[in-house]
Amino acid sequence: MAVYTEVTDEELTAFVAQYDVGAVLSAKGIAEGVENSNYLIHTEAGFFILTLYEKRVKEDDLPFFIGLMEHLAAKGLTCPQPVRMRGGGALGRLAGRPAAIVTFLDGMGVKRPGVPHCGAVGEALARLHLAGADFGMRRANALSVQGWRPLYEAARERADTVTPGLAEATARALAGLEANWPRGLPEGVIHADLFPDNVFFLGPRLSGLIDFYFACTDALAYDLAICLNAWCFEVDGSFNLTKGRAMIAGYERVRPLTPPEAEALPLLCRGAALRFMLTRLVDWLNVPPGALVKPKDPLEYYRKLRFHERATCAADYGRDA
Ligand SMILES: Nc1ncnc2c1ncn2[C@@H]1O[C@H](COP(=O)(O)OP(=O)(O)O)[C@@H](O)[C@H]1O
Ligand SMILES: N[C@@H](CCOP(=O)(O)O)C(=O)O
Repeated sequence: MAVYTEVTDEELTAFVAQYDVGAVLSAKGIAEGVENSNYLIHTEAGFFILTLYEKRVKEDDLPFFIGLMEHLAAKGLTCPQPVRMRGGGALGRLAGRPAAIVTFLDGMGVKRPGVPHCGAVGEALARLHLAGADFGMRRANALSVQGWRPLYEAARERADTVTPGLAEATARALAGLEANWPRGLPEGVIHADLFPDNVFFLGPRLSGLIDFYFACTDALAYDLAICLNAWCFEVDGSFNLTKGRAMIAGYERVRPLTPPEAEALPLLCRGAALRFMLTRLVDWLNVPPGALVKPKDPLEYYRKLRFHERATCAADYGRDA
C-alpha cells in the first residue's frame, strides 16, 4: 500500500477548503502505487484523487506534469485533470509535502493483460505521442541512461543479497548500454511508466491513462520499449510474441516507427529493463520504516534484461520485417 505520508483530518479539511469541491465526506489511503501517497477523497462534489508527491518527484517538475495532463486532455486524451484552487493554482502543500487534487477516472487496470489489451495500449501510446507533439514544456528524463549509474552505485554493495552475482551482471549490462545507447531518435513527450496499473479499461475498452509523474522528453520508441516490457511478458518469464506483435502493430497504426527506431528496439528494451530493475532494486533495499508499501520485485526485470540481451532485431518483438 503506498501511503508514505499520513494526513490528519484537520489538515485534510483545511487543504480541501481551498477548492470549490464542498466538504470532505470521506477519505482513504489507496493500496496501489509505489511512488507517491494517494488518497481517494469523496467530497460534496464527487470523488477525487489527492496525491502527496514523495521522494522521486522534484517540486520543480510539478508544473510540467500538471501542464501536460491539461494539454493532453485538451487534445482529447482521457487522463486525470488537475483541479484548480479558488486562487487558480493547482499545487499546494499538505502534511509537509507538495500536493494536488485530480479528477477521478472510471475504469480499472487489468491484472492479466491479453492480446487485445496490448494492441489498445500500443495505439493509445502512439496517440499520446502525437498529442504531446505541440506541448510547450520540456523535462529531461532523469531516469535515462545517465541516471542509471548513480542508481547502480546506490545498490551495488547489497545487490548480491538479492541474488548472487547481481552486482557484476548489472555492471556489465550498464557498461554495454552506456557505450551503445541510441542517440538522435525522434523525441517528444513520453509517459515513461505506462504499466498495466496505469491504463484503465472499462470492459474491453481502454478508458484512460493515469500517473504522469515520470513523463518527460525522450525518445518516443523508448516509451514503446517500456510498454513491451511491462505488458508482453508472461508470468513464467517468456516474451509473448503475439502480444508484442499486437502492441507494435497498434502503435504503428497511429505512428509508424522510423527505420532507426525499429533497429534500436532491442537496445531500447534492454535499457528499459535495466531502468526498472535498478529503481526496483534501490527501493527493495531501502523500504522506509513504517511506510505502507510493497516493493516490486527487481528480479522480474533482471530476467527481462537477460531476454533482451539475446534479441537482435525488431522481429524478435513481433514487428513484421
Ligand atoms: N485519477 C485517478 N482516478 C482513479 N483512480 C486513480 C487515479 N489516480 C490514481 N488512482 C488510483 O491510485 C493508484 C495509485 O496511483 P498512481 O498514480 O499509480 O500512484 P503512484 O504514482 O504512487 O505509483 C492507481 O493504481 C489507481 O488505483
Ligand atoms: N511501474 C514501476 C513503479 C512505479 O509505480 P507506479 O505505481 O507509479 O506505476 C515498476 O513497476 O517498477
